[in-house]
Amino acid sequence: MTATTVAPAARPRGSRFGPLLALLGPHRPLLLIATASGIAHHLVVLASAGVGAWVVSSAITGAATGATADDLRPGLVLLGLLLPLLALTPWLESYLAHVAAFRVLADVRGRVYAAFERLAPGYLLQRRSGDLGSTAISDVEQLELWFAHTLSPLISAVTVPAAALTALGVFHPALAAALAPALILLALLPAWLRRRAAVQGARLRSELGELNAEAVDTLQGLRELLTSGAGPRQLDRLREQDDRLLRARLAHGRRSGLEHAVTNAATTLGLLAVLVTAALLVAAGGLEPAFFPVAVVLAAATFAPVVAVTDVARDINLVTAAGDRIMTILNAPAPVTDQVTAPPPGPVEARVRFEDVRFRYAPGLPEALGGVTFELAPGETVALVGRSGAGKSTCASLLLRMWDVTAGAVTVGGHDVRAFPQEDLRRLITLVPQDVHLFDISLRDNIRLGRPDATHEDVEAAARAAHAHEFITALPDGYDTLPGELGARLSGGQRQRIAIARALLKDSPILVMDEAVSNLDAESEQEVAAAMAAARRDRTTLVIAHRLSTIRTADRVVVLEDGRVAESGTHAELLARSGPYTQLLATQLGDR
Ligand SMILES: Nc1ncnc2c1ncn2[C@@H]1O[C@H](COP(=O)(O)OP(=O)(O)OP(=O)(O)O)[C@@H](O)[C@H]1O
Repeated sequence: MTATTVAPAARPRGSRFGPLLALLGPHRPLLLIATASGIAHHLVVLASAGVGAWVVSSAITGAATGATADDLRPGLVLLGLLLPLLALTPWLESYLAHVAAFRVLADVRGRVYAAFERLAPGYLLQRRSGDLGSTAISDVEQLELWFAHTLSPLISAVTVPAAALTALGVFHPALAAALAPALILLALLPAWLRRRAAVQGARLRSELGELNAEAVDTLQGLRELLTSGAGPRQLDRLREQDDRLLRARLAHGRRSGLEHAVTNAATTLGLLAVLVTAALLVAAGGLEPAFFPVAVVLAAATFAPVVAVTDVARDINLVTAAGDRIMTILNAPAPVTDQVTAPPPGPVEARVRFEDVRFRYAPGLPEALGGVTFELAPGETVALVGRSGAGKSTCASLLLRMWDVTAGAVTVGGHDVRAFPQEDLRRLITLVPQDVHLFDISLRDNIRLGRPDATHEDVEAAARAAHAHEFITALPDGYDTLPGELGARLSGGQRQRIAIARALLKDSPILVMDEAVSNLDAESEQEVAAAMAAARRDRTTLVIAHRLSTIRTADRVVVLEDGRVAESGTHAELLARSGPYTQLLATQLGDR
């Protein structure tokens, strides 16, 4: 199906930073200490600049005012005390903010992965995997800017100017009044550009996600691109996406440049205003000459945290956009949720029943299943057959509870599948999918995916039963072989046998097998068939069958047509009826 990119959810007004702060969780105290260190650092800078300026100007004007070395001593001692703090406070701020940020990042990434599992597959099917990967990695990484470089400076940028304004006001209220307009302009600037910045940030992050999705698509489809000659066209698509990203970046850069220019102008004008006011006050006798440099230094130090924060705040739109994309995933409702906390008591019989099951994938879409009823007795193998789109995979997904039925019920051992916590249900049922995914971990670990505590002997026994042991031991690294991304180093038949070994090792009483449609060579087909036969033994098995050999060996065949059961019975019974099954055999299955 076509994957679409889901636009970030609209952010309610006023909640710009709320969701980001909520991500802090238990790391809040650490960041609070970092912030306190940051504020302390700026106050120490202010104090040492002020005291330093006072000492220097007192020394220069000493001859005129009669100040002695003794008069300067307290200032020098204070400077000596402030010096270690000047080094310690910024180090503490940076170190603690980074520790907190990286811990938050790891937590958030964990929550995003957990959300992927919770949302699979109903929600995730609508999204491109490259775009989702982009959220899990680079959107989360973007948050570092907020937690390590913005939050603490932002608070300093509010508290420090307030302290400096108060100090200037103590020297003379006119000094504070001269500085205030520039500070107000700097404070309002991000708010003025906020809407534009938010749109740009969302666009930039989403274009980046799309580029990632295109790149992953290209890499995964390289073989198809090469053999179909569509490589240059895909390259054009990549370039077009790159251009879109470039345009988004340029728009971001223009706005960010404007903010930078206004910040510089406001800082310079603010300083000039204090300089002129202080000079006029000294000339009029309203300010002692020794305090003139102190006032100017204080004004300059006031701007330092503001300029520091506006430097990072220019990119804050990227952080909030990344935060929105993360929140969209974290807050997305799961397609199925646990309705109970414990499974039904007692042993569960491996009997599966579809009872007048109706299902549509989304409101407004036609019914994929329109009242399906059939049963699998314990230990029985039922082959589900039908044309493409008849509803076979939908039946399997509903049994595995990847979605919930719209009406009717799927039961296991007489209990509705919703009467089991998902984890318990997944212990009872194992899926051997058509497209087997092998992780790039050793084949041994791939086989014991569903039972991580299995010994090597268990793994080997399962591999033998799945007719996989021989080809695995023929590989140079045997069970330690890394199969390569997407299992590319193994043939389709070999991958299927690994999946069957996985299922055998997990040893659940119910099996759902989606037989591969792709053509295997005769030898591989035989091996896979033998492995499937071993897996089905003593298990209730629903097999989405495409091969006549599989169908023939099933205990019963259920024929689906347009989301309904057209007929069911043994292969021989159905053949004798010359009904839909016979037609299907002639048109679809005859060549396999
Ligand atoms: N995720 C989905 N969202 C919307 N509709 C879907 C989705 N998956 C399947 N469908 C639709 O539901 C119907 C049944 O599809 P299903 O995949 O169950 O058929 P199938 O018999 O398994 O086909 P095939 O043999 O081609 O896999 C089809 O009309 C299909 O287009």
